Amino acid sequence: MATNERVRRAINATGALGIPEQEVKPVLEHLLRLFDENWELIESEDYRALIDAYFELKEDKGVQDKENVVVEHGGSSRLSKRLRSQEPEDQASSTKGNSSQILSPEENQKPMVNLREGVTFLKKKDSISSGCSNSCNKVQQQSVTCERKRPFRIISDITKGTENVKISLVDEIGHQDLPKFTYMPGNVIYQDAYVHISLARIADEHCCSGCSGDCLSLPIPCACAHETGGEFAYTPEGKLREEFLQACMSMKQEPQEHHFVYCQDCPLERSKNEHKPDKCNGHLVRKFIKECWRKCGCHIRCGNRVVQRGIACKLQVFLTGEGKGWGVKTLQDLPKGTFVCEYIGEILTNTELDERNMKSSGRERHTYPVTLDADWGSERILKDEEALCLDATFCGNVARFINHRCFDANLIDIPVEVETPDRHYYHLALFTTRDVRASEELTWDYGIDFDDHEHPIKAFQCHCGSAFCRDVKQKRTRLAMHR
Ligand SMILES: C[S@@+](CC[C@H](N)C(=O)[O-])C[C@H]1O[C@@H](n2cnc3c(N)ncnc32)[C@H](O)[C@@H]1O
Repeated sequence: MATNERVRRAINATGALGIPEQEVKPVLEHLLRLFDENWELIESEDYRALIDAYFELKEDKGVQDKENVVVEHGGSSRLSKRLRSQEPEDQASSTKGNSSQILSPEENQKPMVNLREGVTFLKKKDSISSGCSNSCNKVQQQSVTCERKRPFRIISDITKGTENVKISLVDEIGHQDLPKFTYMPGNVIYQDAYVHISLARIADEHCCSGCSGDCLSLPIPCACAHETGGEFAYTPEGKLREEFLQACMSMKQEPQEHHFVYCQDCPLERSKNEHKPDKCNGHLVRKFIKECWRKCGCHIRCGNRVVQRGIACKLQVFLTGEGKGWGVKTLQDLPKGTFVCEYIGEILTNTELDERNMKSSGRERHTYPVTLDADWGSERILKDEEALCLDATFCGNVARFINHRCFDANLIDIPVEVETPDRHYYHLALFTTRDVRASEELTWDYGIDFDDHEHPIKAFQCHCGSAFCRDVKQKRTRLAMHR
């Protein structure tokens, strides 16, 4: 393969982890010199040596910046000096500290990158080419700082190639076990859920079989825009239309009494107490997006097919270090109204979810169910197999890592019909509520009442940091009442 092509591939691979091209290039040049232009060493294990070297230097630079030490970039062997500063026992203990937390059997085999192992690997080569000194003091005299023992773990793609884009996971803090779950790009029925998807159910007025190409370019919107008041939910740029987004946001942030429906026999209450269920607390009736679907005549790239085409933006799972566990950040700027991802999980009936909850130890810190109740008001009584939820505890996608923020979250969840007009089951898509800058954490309002300990997402101590935090507000109110 030509060198230029190899450089481009290395930049693309590290770019998927959010590493800027201009920062990785000098590291790549340095490694090439160190490895006598042996590309195989650089390319092996998904560019592990390059990624490790980059983060080593970055971390090192952070420490040196703090200590006001000026170090040349590139040129002389700054990297190899630093590598020589590692004590053998340092490697051993760090490697041990990072050992074998699993995402899944496949993940454990390859994409896991362990910084310390990477250093060991580099050091072998370094010691052959330039001789090795283990003296920390000596290295300090050369203005190179001795390293803090800080693990740094990366999974280059938690989706295992199942999404259009790679989604990396990084842990710069190093005190959390890696998540154990199976990555799934689409919802899957667990067992009893009744999800009826059939072409026969899609009436002519529910699709646009006469269309071709892009429905958004039609002078008069087709039947698929009826659901959203005769106008498509999306703009030709693939973003949510401003008015539609605003309407969804105000319904969620400031719901009026008439936005709620009350079941005659609420499945949530029934599952809590079958014989004497409490009165329904109400469910917010939500606005739906209806995308073009299989019976429609348009192209897969039709502008009214956004959610069904899957994730298109660069995302990263990271350890928040703010008492929230893992979170998700964007690695690119996202304009307002951008589709980010769906909330994916196993489709469960509420009874199945209750059974799961009863079986669980109750000590799980994080919980992952979402009730699909956006249309529960349209029928008087829902059968058990029709009252559904998504549970991403064991199987899910990147959305299972998105944390909650009260009121002013930068994402909103919107129900989407993608393949059936039957609204017991729908897709839950997350869109940006404002322009979001690269590296911002993505959050959505789970809509939980922090005093409701029966809520499917177990109430937690909220660390969202919002000025409108409902948990903080409720605690203040309780405190005031006790005074
Ligand atoms: C859907 S998961 C989000 C991912 C989770 N942080 C993780 O590490 O897997 C929901 C759980 O994350 C935690 N969480 C989410 N938002 C939070 C917040 N604002 N403050 C504290 N914990 C939060 C809670 O434990 C909650 O049950």
